[in-house]
Amino acid sequence: MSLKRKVIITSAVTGAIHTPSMSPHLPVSPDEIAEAAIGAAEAGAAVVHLHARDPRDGRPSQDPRHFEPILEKVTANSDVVINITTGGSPHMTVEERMRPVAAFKPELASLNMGSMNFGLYPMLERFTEFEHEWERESLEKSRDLVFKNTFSDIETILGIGNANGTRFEFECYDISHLNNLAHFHARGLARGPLFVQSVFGLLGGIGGHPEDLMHMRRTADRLLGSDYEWSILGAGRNQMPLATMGAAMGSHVRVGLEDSLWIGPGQLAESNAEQVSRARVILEALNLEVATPDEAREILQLKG
Ligand SMILES: C[C@H](N)CC(=O)CC(=O)O
Ligand SMILES: [Zn+2]
Repeated sequence: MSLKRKVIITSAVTGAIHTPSMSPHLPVSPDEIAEAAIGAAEAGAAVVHLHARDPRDGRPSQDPRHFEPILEKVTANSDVVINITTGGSPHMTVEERMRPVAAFKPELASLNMGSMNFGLYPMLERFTEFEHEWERESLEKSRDLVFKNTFSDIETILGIGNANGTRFEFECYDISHLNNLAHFHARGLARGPLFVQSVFGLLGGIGGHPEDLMHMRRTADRLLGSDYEWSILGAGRNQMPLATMGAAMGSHVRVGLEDSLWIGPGQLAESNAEQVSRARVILEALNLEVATPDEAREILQLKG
């Protein structure tokens, strides 16, 4: 019996924020997304967070037909825990965003704990060449973009999950989101242990400074007591520094090309597995142990 704490590594392999022209390593086709998820699992990820894309031009899609080939290939080749997005892309309606979770009843699904401005346009300073016009548009439109998840939207998504035995990765981009989570927890709609994914450094949410991380932790402890498993998601350059700080304080970690395209300053990550391996080196250097998918199922009390 190891004395080392088990840390769940989540790999978010493609997302809906980054677009194909930003990195040749961003998985786009169903096959690339499935291969990336399997590679991330082999490198040590216990959970893969999945979005799908339209194979014709790589734009984000919540169409269950675009998820099916991904899920088939991943489940045929790995026992990794599958976490399907309900966030989709901020440009989608709530109805659109809920379709794959209702269709596939996964063990785990993401759930954004509130509405927020979603500032992607600063990426236009870094990325100027796009193969598809929709890529530039999706960034420019984010000046006026609100990601909508009202209390009734959240209640609806919780209802779908609770009916299917799907548990949630509660995405908290700010302190108010922790308060919203505590509200649904108190009502028994969000059931513990709560898997809290605190998101740092995305314009519209909390920053990526260590003080922000400390503030999130203190507030989560005060509002949720011990009935939660804490995980850290640092966007962009915050990814590895905040994962390291969080892990040293008791958290799980999330990496992946959805959250950051980089492995170092100006150096694009060549795969999701590369980021998982980097996180693994950091965790093992901290005398922590990477959890297996089944250990993650136990820690998060998933339906398996
Ligand atoms: C910052 C991440 N894009 C959070 C996320 O993964 C949201 C979701 O898919 O529901
Ligand atoms: Zn996502």
